[in-house]
Amino acid sequence: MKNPSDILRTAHRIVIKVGSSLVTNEGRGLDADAIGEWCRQLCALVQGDTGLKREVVMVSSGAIAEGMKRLGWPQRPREVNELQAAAAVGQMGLAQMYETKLREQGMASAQVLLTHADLADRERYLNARSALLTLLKLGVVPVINENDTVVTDEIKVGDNDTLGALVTNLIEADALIILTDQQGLYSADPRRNSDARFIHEAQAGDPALEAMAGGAGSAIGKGGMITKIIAAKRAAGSGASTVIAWGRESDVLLRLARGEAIGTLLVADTHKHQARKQWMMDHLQLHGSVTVDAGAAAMVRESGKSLLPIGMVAVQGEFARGDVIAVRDAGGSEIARGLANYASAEARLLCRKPSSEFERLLGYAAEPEMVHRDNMVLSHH
Ligand SMILES: Nc1ncnc2c1ncn2[C@@H]1O[C@H](COP(=O)(O)OP(=O)(O)O)[C@@H](O)[C@H]1O
Ligand SMILES: N[C@@H](CCC(=O)OP(=O)(O)O)C(=O)O
Repeated sequence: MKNPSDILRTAHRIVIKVGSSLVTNEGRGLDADAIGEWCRQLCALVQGDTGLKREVVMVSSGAIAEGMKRLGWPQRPREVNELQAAAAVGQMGLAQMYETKLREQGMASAQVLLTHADLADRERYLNARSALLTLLKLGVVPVINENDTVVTDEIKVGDNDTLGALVTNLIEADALIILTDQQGLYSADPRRNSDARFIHEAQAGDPALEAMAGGAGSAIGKGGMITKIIAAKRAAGSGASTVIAWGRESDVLLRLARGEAIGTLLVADTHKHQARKQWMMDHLQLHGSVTVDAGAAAMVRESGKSLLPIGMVAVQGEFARGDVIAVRDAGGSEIARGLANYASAEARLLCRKPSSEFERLLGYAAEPEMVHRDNMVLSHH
């Protein structure tokens, strides 16, 4: 395991996420100075001023908050179409500001707006990945946000802490830096508990952290600390450690990259999922699932076996061959997820059946497994 101070010092590829309240000065309007500061530091990181040349991706919130300001709306709208409109208006300003500030540093930037659907479909996921990696190779800084204008609540990633983690996994970054309006994680929300203790370092995914984290601190922010903690756990799946730090700390990015211990470091353990398995873990919504009996659950969970239809007792939802589905035990808990070899309608026919009957039931001879082991990843709780 790496020495904690080496994690950021040696990180080649870094995703930096900045929250709405920082970007828009608590909703007062785009903070040109703050954005300029991050862009200056980011340029130094790319140029190698901190010891090695880094590849940097920005994930920036603020479209809705800035859109509200530009439209003269004092309250965050509740209607989806109004949120979509605000995001469309605000995103123009956001992109323009990053473009201007990065150009002042002599750097090219690119706007990339992603949706959950882009990341859930394997082909679109790989497309997004190759586009981002190409931009990095060209020395361009991608500035990413969720494409809030074309999504509704049901099909959203929803917050940019999560999006930052998904992007970290997508491009297999070494570290995720989440800049926010607090110094880092405290043992309780410091806005509500004046005696909250600062957490300097912890293991990403430690369940104790989730109990410490509360919701958003202001009406501007979306996720609060809990989404940051879960983001760190997600990013750890691809081996990336996360730092949560105060965005207005002077030279925050440069100091972190030099190995200074500022903010809260959430260390990823050494175990790294294979990229395709991480993609499955990162599906926020699934089309369906299969419920299995205790024998099949044990085979999948403990014996490292594929899931065979004979162990399936029920099929939920509608899915196609190749979709990512969950495997659930009799109590409904997800024990694994993986790629379905059969669409839901066929899977329903195959429940409790041995493979010798598949040809008769389906009209063709097909795979003996419902989910092959190579296409499966165990879910951890
Ligand atoms: N344990 C905690 N430690 C630090 N901040 C916390 C904690 N629990 C809740 N918070 C709140 O989370 C807020 C940051 O999240 P959020 O408002 O969503 O900001 P951002 O826009 O940067 O994502 C802080 O201002 C703080 O009030
Ligand atoms: N995509 C949204 C950001 C939502 C969000 O997660 O905000 P935050 O919690 O401030 O990072 C926007 O640009 O307004």
